[in-house]
Amino acid sequence: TKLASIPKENFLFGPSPVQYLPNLTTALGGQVKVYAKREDCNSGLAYGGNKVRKLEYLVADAKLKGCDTLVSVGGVQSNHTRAVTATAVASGMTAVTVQEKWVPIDPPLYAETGNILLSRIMGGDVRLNQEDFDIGHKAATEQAFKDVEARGGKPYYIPAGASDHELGGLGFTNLVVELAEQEAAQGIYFDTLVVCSVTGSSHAGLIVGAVAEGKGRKVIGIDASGKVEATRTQVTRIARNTAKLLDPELVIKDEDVILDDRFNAGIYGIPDEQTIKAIEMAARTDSMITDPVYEGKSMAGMIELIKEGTIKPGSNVLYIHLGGQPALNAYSSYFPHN
Ligand SMILES: Cc1ncc(COP(=O)(O)O)c(CNC2(C(=O)O)CC2)c1O
Repeated sequence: TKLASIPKENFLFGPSPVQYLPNLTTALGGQVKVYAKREDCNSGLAYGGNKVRKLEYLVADAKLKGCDTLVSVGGVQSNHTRAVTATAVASGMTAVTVQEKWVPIDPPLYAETGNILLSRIMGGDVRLNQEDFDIGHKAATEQAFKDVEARGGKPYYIPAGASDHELGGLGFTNLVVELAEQEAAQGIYFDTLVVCSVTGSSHAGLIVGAVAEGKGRKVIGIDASGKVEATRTQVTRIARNTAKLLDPELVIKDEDVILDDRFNAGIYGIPDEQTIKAIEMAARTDSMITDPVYEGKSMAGMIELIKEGTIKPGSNVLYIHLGGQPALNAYSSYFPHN
């Protein structure tokens, strides 16, 4: 397919694991078989995650354009900017990351631990500011881009989450191709995928992959942006752009974009009781660790979708685990203990 002809780096260990979760399956009644696609274990680059898979395409493009510095943006505890720094360093490039006040909280050591600590350890040029959350293009990255040019560097701009970029959806379209090969080898089929959605290109890529394979595979996005209509618009735009790039015949319908906003705790970056309970459930069944900003919210969504029967008995559901655990260290105060 056209996808195989698009330049891509090799940042992953290989296909990420498809893991059965027997204890969570039982805890949720045993009628739905629950598995996880472990993108949190997909790469040796600074704890991997969904952004490393996306960046395989963007870093290849940056290299083809002769760039030597990746410029991007995220919140203080952004997994994305950590992954940008990691893939830059591993590729012999440098990274400038603008880290903004996307989450209006200041728990102990919030800007000293977790993802931002990792970026600093990797030698990233980490620049904090007080701008607030938005999944779109942020002004401060323009200044960072100009600074790189001024020092004779060749910057490559990557938007939040590597999402609103022409290549942003390819990583997760490729994941569906990879998954189909794993399903064939294991003799199983996942009728439903559950994925966290914020800047939207993980979700969008899965939609394109599912529509392209034409088996009716359902992709359910769980919003964690707290701005669900902005995320829905961005997911839809990225999905249609990605489809057009790969196969102009491919049509993404509005109903292919399923985005559930019941589990975002009403705000990006802050967990609520439901989020914490979901994190504890996954951790106390199959020792699978999720985070309070992203995966804890999609885990809460999957649990409820199974409990309420939206994901029907007899289904095989695949939880797309996108990473995020390093940020837990900045959120320890949300897990009180005696
Ligand atoms: C662990 C984890 N899980 C899910 C998501 C949502 O993915 P999308 O941005 O592709 O919708 C992120 C994103 N994180 C952003 C970041 O800056 O880290 C882009 C928001 C994530 O890091």
